[in-house]
Amino acid sequence: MSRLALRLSGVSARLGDREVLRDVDLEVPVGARLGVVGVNGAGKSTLLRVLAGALCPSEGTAYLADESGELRDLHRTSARDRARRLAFVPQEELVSAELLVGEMVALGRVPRTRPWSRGGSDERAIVVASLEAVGLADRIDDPCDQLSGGEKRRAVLARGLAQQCPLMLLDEPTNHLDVAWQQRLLHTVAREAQTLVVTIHDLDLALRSFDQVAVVGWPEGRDRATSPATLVAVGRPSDVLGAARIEEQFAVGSVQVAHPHLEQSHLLIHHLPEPHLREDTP
Ligand SMILES: Nc1ncnc2c1ncn2[C@@H]1O[C@H](COP(=O)(O)OP(=O)(O)OP(=O)(O)O)[C@@H](O)[C@H]1O
Repeated sequence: MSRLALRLSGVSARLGDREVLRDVDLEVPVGARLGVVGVNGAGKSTLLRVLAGALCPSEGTAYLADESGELRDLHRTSARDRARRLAFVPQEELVSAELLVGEMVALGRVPRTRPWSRGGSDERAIVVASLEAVGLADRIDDPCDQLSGGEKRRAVLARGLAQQCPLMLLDEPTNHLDVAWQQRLLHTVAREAQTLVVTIHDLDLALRSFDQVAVVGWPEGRDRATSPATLVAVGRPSDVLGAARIEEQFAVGSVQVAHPHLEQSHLLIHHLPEPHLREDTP
């Protein structure tokens, strides 16, 4: 059996007085590139926050592999140890206008450095390399508030890269990015992280960019307004993102087609009329 980087066992999660996720089991092997998809509000960010140790499960246990590969209760691991094992980049983050871009990215080094080693030439080289990976090395001395929305997103991701963790958890990293940077960024993090978990809305990118996809949603027939979501599928992207499941979870039509020149499949999405307006509805 392959070694695991993360495991969720019977996990439920609450936000305020609401149970958002129930009974989630998930195994993330070392080396996996896992994309997490689901409709707005399904609970993808909540799932990622549990995996990052930012939210305690209300039931069940989240496990994180330590350096020897042994799985340990994630929420009993110290914040510093967690930050050396995993880099978590949340969905939206206010970047302090007071900081220069290089200073903000250097915050990713805090779990790895002692106060007196900060600012050394090795540390600066890591910050520069992280900014180069996201195409922002020339902005290192600019104030953060002079970055555009997409550039801020890339700078925050550079901070995650600077953490140099074997595991990266990224919540919608492609938000605000142009089409070229969406592809480049996913390529970069897949290269840099040993194990990667990414939430993403673009199902076509999910099909092409990961070796596993997990769908957060509701089993067929479950009332979405009143019941917590769960993991409805995990597996190979082409299997998980079949037309029937996409229609069930996202209420759109879809078809996987082969690219005419490249050895890859793409997902074409189309609108479906509301069920009661369809001609085949009895
Ligand atoms: N503080 C809170 N108290 C109660 N419910 C909350 C709270 N914060 C978020 N929620 C609800 O929890 C559910 C899951 O939210 P979450 O952000 O995990 O979804 P998501 O799948 O990441 O959504 P999106 O695709 O829109 O980013 C949503 O229905 C949201 O309205």
